[in-house]
Amino acid sequence: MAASLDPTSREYKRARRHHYKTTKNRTEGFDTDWTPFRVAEKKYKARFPPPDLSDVLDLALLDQARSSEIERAGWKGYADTVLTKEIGLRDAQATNARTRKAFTVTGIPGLVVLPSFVSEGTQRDLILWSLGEHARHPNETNLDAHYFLPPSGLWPTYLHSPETIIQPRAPSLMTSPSSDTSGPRRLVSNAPASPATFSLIRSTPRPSPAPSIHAQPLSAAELIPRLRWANIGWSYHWGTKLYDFTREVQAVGEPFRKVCIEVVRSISWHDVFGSPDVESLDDWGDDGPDWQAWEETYEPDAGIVNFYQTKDTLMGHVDRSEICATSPLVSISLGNAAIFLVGGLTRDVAPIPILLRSGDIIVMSGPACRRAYHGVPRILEGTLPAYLGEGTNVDDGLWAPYARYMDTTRININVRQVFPKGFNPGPSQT
Ligand SMILES: O=C(O)CCC(=O)C(=O)O
Ligand SMILES: [Fe+2]
Repeated sequence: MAASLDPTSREYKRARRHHYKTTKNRTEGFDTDWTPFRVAEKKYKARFPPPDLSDVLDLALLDQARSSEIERAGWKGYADTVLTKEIGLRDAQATNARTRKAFTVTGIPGLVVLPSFVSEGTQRDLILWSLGEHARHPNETNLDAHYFLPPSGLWPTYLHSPETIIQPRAPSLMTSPSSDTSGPRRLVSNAPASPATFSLIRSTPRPSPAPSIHAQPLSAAELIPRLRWANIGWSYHWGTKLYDFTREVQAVGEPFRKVCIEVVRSISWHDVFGSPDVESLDDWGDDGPDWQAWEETYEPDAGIVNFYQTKDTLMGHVDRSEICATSPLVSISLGNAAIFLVGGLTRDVAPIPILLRSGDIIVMSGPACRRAYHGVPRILEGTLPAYLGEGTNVDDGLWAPYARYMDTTRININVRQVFPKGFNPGPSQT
């Protein structure tokens, strides 16, 4: 059982003390102007008491093969908190012994949940790739602005010689040991991208972020837990929440691309968007509903790998920097489980909490979901599946450092399509 769920554990008692200390001076009505989205975020973020998961959709419970993973984790929700519908899924990978399933959620048309879509072996491959191959030059990470990262990559350096000292970019002030180089991903409010605003977007200046003066020289081992994100494909400028089309686009790593294309081609989109009530959704954009063509036109070209330590959260936000406003966003969960909130087009819509476990995929698509508010208020500590932990039967010694890192980590690979297939952004003017 996760220590935070066990009232006799030190962690539980510490969370209780902290809770009493921080809430004793609250005035009545402190939460009256919170939006429904904010209320849900606060609920699942709470360290004490541990959040009640009775409203959390947990589709892994429908799969007998996952019962030991669920029991071991301790945290669980329910499979019937909201109405879901199983939809058709072509099993593109017939060699996969497990029967994959896909579900839509009534109330959020365009959301598809695919529990356990990624096999255990592919989960390991994606973790290896995310850390070893992807989170390094030329793909930008949150640490690049502040540190001279080794060109061979931080993770390979850590594996090879964990004591290597990594120097900060700015001369550091020996003030506090804390640093603002990791912490939450900063979220900026931006206008939705569209073909009409593209040239304006392209000419908006994107100042480079200033290196932190608080960054201290740290060993590779100390820096690894501060890795928070790595860009995929088009370079994303966090300060303006705009893609930087002046920078060369990187290829989407083949292991990510393969899973995304497989998932989009496997889903029976007719089951998602073909019913009369969903078909009448407007706001598909100038070309109207194009889901029938996704099998051919879907081509991921951007995204982000998020690395969450168990205390990290991701505030509610909308991903609207992509020109394609309805094409599928594929989101893969690896490692520790999380509570994912997904609501509507404003924060005033109460979100649906979904428990996402390792290997689960969600797809956000269409006008009601692709630009819906969503966030991750909680990583559920102690939920790493045994097959990703230390001493697994596939462990030939090489997996051990990955297992140790993953013990307190959730990785999310979040892949989007910025441009419609065939759209040529043309030569840059900036
Ligand atoms: O970690 C997740 O599940 C969601 C991440 C996300 O929403 C994002 O990267 O924009
Ligand atoms: Fe997002």
